[in-house]
Amino acid sequence: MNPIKIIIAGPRGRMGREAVNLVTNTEHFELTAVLDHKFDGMMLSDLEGFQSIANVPIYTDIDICLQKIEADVLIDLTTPEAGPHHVRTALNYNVRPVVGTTGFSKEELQEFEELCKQKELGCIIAPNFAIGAVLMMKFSQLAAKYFQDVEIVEMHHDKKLDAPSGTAVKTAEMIAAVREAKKQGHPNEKETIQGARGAEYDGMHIHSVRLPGLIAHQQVMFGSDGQSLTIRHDSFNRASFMSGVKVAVETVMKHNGFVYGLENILD
Ligand SMILES: NC(=O)C1=CN([C@@H]2O[C@H](COP(=O)(O)OP(=O)(O)OC[C@H]3O[C@@H](n4cnc5c(N)ncnc54)[C@H](O)[C@@H]3O)[C@@H](O)[C@H]2O)C=CC1
Ligand SMILES: O=C(O)C1=N[C@H](C(=O)O)C[C@H](O)C1
Repeated sequence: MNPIKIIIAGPRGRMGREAVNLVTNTEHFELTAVLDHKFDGMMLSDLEGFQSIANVPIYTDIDICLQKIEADVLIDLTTPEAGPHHVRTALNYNVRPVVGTTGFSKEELQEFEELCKQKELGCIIAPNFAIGAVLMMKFSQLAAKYFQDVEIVEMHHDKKLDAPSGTAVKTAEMIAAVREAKKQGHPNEKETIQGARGAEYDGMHIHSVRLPGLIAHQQVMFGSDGQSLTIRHDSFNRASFMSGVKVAVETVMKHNGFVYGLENILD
């Protein structure tokens, strides 16, 4: 079997480093290039922490990279600014995106779904690759059938660019799909400090905590008369996301079409 040829965008990032590790240590994966916004023309092995990784060129221009380098899959772990351009360009070069980057707009997701259809290619966008987080979202969706009142509290490290987190947005979307719509809290409630009640999605509230020392955590709190239910997931390191990245790369090679959320490809 030929190895799956992979380009990683964002290799020096917290997630990118784990992904380089995953790809270079998986027998049926091959890292053919990386995309960065610096170090064009250098080799990955020239950079600190990557000395043992041979023959992987660095590109800063995705078009040039995809014209020169053979690839089946692009793993994107960058930023809400860079990610959409990478996904669009990869699909246009018939390369299948696996995307962990969060903060994409609804319009961008729709555009990629359409592009996948046109190109008959697979693309997997997963706001969270950790299996525990996927279960937390599924369990929350189940609970929301019975509890109408819910507050989502997501907690992340203070280097995170987007708020609310992609996981919190996906959780709210999954809950909204089954929950009878309800505007929560007191009908006359008034914020005396703006933002006190968090962001609102379909009547539920999302709160974003940012603190150094945290990695990625979320609790979904349900309440009804005389009882509450809290469903919580914690990622204590970024290796926790990598089994999901591996499954996504393997799956995107077999299935055409657009997938938003790892829950759609897990048995
Ligand atoms: N889906 C999931 O399970 C997870 C998703 N994430 C998401 O992944 C993304 C990356 O997260 P982190 O690694 O923590 O961030 P990071 O800030 O550590 O890494 C981002 C990397 O992207 C690079 N970059 C920026 N612009 C670029 C461009 N134009 N071309 C190529 N590289 C570029 C930066 O140099 C940096 O190394 C974020 O959107 C985050 O929300 C993070 C953890 C888990
Ligand atoms: O930026 C992060 O760190 C994370 N981002 C993803 C998100 O926005 O949900 C996944 C995980 O929470 C870590």
